[in-house]
Order: sequence, then C-alpha cells, then structure tokens
Amino acid sequence: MSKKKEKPIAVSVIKRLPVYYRFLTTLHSKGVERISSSELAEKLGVTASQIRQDLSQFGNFGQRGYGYRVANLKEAIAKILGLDNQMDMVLAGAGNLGKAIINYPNFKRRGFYIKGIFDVNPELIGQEVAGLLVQDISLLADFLTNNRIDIGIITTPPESAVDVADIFVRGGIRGIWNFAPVSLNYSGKVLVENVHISESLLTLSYMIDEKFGSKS
Ligand SMILES: NC(=O)c1ccc[n+]([C@@H]2O[C@H](COP(=O)([O-])OP(=O)(O)OC[C@H]3O[C@@H](n4cnc5c(N)ncnc54)[C@H](O)[C@@H]3O)[C@@H](O)[C@H]2O)c1
Repeated sequence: MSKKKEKPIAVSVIKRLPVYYRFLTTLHSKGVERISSSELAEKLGVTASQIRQDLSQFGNFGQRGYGYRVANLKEAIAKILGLDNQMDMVLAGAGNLGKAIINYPNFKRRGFYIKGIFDVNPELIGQEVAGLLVQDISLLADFLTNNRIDIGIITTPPESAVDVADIFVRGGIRGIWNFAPVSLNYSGKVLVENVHISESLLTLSYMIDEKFGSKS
C-alpha cells in the first residue's frame, strides 16, 4: 500500500481536495457529467485559478472550453487521496465520540475500515458496537503486532491520549487521527492529524459575533 509522493504537495492543497471530492460526488450522484472550473469555483467559494493550480500539480485534468468530466475528476481525486486503497484503523476510547465515529457508515464507503475497538471501561469491554466487540486496551499492542493497521484513532480523555499514542507508534501505526485536546509530537515517526472540534466551534462563535454583533 506504500504510495510515497515524489514531490511534497502543500498541506493547504491536500486539505482542499476532499472538498472538491465531496462536491464532485454530489454532482456525480445527480447525473451531472461536466463542470467548468469557474462553476466549480463559484460553488466552492474559491477562485477558478486556484482550482486549476491545485489540480495541475497532479496531472492534466480539464480541457480548455470544456471544463472537467465530473466522473473522471472525481476518480482522479479519489486516487490522489488514496481512497482507492483500503485503510485499516483501530479506535481507542469507545465513549460518545468514539461510538459516533464507529457508527458513521461513510468511512467504510470511502475505504476506511475500523478493525478493532479498545477501551479501559469494564462495562464497555465485550459490548458490541457496529459488529465489533470492544476489547481491553491491554490487548491493543498484541493486536497491532498481529494485524497491519494504518491509522489509530484516539477518542480517549486527554490524560490517556499520550499513552495510547505511544502504543500506536510502537505497534507500527503510520497515522494518528487524534480527537483528544493534547498535542502529540512524534516528528517523522508517524503522521498526526489533530481534530479540534471545540476550536472550530469557537471560531464560528467568534465569526458570528464579528458579523452580526453579540446577542445582548
Ligand atoms: N464528544 C465530543 O463532541 C468531543 C468534542 C471535542 C473533543 N472531544 C474529545 O474527544 C475525547 C472523547 O470524548 P467523549 O465525549 O467521547 O468522552 P467519553 O468519556 O464519552 O469517552 C472516552 C472513552 O475513553 C475511554 N478511555 C479512557 N482511558 C482510556 C485508555 N487509556 N484507553 C482506551 N480507552 C480509554 C473511556 O472509558 C471512555 O469510554 C476527549 O478527549 C474529548 O475531549 C470530544
């Protein structure tokens, strides 16, 4: 499954690709066959030249005067994002957020499979969530030795996150999707994507205040 890119692509570009992909998927499901970069840009709130510049880093997609074939571009972006590869994942922390992630059906549709769920709570261990039994966290290290897992998801409280991440790293995991509000630093050993849901909410709250003024 190794798929190292020859030339590093800016993270800002990589972060826009899923947005293009999601929108193209919607267009495709509505039967739209082609779209111009200016239409695509208008719908997504970016400039047409930004889209052309982003996509040109990966190859030649659109045709002048014709635009993009929706199905082709969608498939090409899926490939760039690695959605044509299966990514196997484990999750530590089967609480509120963990269960919501496990039960979300679209990850599987996009090639992300949760293979193991781990927790410390004896009341949760042995419970079935989305067809998998929650296992004792003490079994995680062995599980990683016996299964080739790509991504480890952390939805534990912050105080357990570093311990869990250490087990992931020792177990050979290549990427950590971390929802706990702690910084994980493993320069070079593993890629960490921190998801700060609360920060995103605070940003929205700030923007509401700025645009519409405070409620009082
Ligand atoms: N729920 C949200 O919307 C939300 C939003 C933003 C951030 N977060 C963060 O996500 C994390 C989970 O939040 P939650 O609301 O699901 O909490 P939760 O308390 O419902 O779930 C946490 C789970 O982690 C388990 N756990 C604790 N230590 C563990 C360990 N060492 N190994 C494995 N499992 C362990 C607990 O038993 C529990 O089942 C927290 O760090 C929280 O700050 C949650």
